[in-house]
Amino acid sequence: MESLLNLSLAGESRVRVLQITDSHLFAEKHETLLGVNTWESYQAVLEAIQAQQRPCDLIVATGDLAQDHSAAAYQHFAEGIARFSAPCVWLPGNHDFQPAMYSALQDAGISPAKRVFIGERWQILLLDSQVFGVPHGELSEFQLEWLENKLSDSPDRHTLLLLHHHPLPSGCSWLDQHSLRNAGELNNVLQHFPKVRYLLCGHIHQELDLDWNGRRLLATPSTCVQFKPHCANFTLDTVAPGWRWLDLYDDGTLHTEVCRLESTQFRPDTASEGY
Ligand SMILES: Nc1ncnc2c1ncn2[C@@H]1O[C@@H]2COP(=O)(O)O[C@H]2[C@H]1O
Ligand SMILES: [Fe+2]
Repeated sequence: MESLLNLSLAGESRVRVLQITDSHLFAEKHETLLGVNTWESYQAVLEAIQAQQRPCDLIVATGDLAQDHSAAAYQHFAEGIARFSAPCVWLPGNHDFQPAMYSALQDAGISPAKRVFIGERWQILLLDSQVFGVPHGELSEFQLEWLENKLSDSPDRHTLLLLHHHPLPSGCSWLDQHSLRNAGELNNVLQHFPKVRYLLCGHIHQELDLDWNGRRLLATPSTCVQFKPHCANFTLDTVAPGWRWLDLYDDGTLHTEVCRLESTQFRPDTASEGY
C-alpha cells in the first residue's frame, strides 16, 4: 500500500495518462462475456491505441480487469500492457480477486503503487472501493484515512483521484444501485482539499462527465461490453469498446478525450439480461 511511483518528467509541462478499464478477461482467451470475446476486444483496443502513436507517460487500469478470478486472466492483462513502455498502475473493481491480481500483476512487473507523484505538481491516488462479493462499492475507514493522510502531506499537489465505483448517480438506475455507497464520507474528506478537482472511475461501461460539488467526475467505456446510458433496467449498448486519454498540465488543468474502436466487430448479444 505504501509503495510510491515517482514519475520525473524533466522539463515537460504536460503529462499524458491513458485509462483502460473493465477488460473482464478470462483464463481462457476464447471465452466471451455477453457474446463479446473480451481478450479480442482488449487486443483490438490496445492495437488502436498503438496506432494513434501518442506519447504516453502512464497507464491507469481502473478495475474489473478479470471476470473469473484467475491468475491467468491477470497474466493476459499484463501481456497486453507489455506492448507499451509506459508504467502501469491499477486498482480493483467488484469483479477482481485481489490475491491473484496483486501477485500475477506484480510477477509481470506491474507496480502495485497506489500513489503516483508526477513531477512536482501532480499526484494520482488510487482507491480500493471493492466490497468483496457484491457489485456496489464502499470506501473503508482505512481507505478514507489513507486518502486524508496523502492529501494532507502534499496539499499543494493537483490531485487526480481514481476509484472503480461512481460516487454520483450515472443516470442508469440499475447501475446506480451498484454505486459507491458512502460517497458522502468521501465528499467530507475531499471538501478540505480543493486541489482534488478530478475523479476518474470505471464500472459503468459508458462515458460520463459530470460536476460533483465543483469537481469533475469522469467515467470511461469498457474495453469489452458497453451499457446504454439513461436506462432503468439492464440494457447493453451497441457502441464500440473504448479508452480515455487525460492530459494533465502544470497549472492544474486537465484535458481529456474518449476514443472508441471504429470496428463494429464487438457488438454484444443485446438479448442478454445480465451476468
Ligand atoms: N441484470 C442485472 N441487473 C442488475 N445488476 C446486474 C445485472 N447484470 C449484471 N449486474 C451487475 O451489475 C454490474 C455492473 O458492472 P460490473 O461489470 O461491475 O458487473 C455487473 C454485475 O455485477
Ligand atoms: Fe464493475
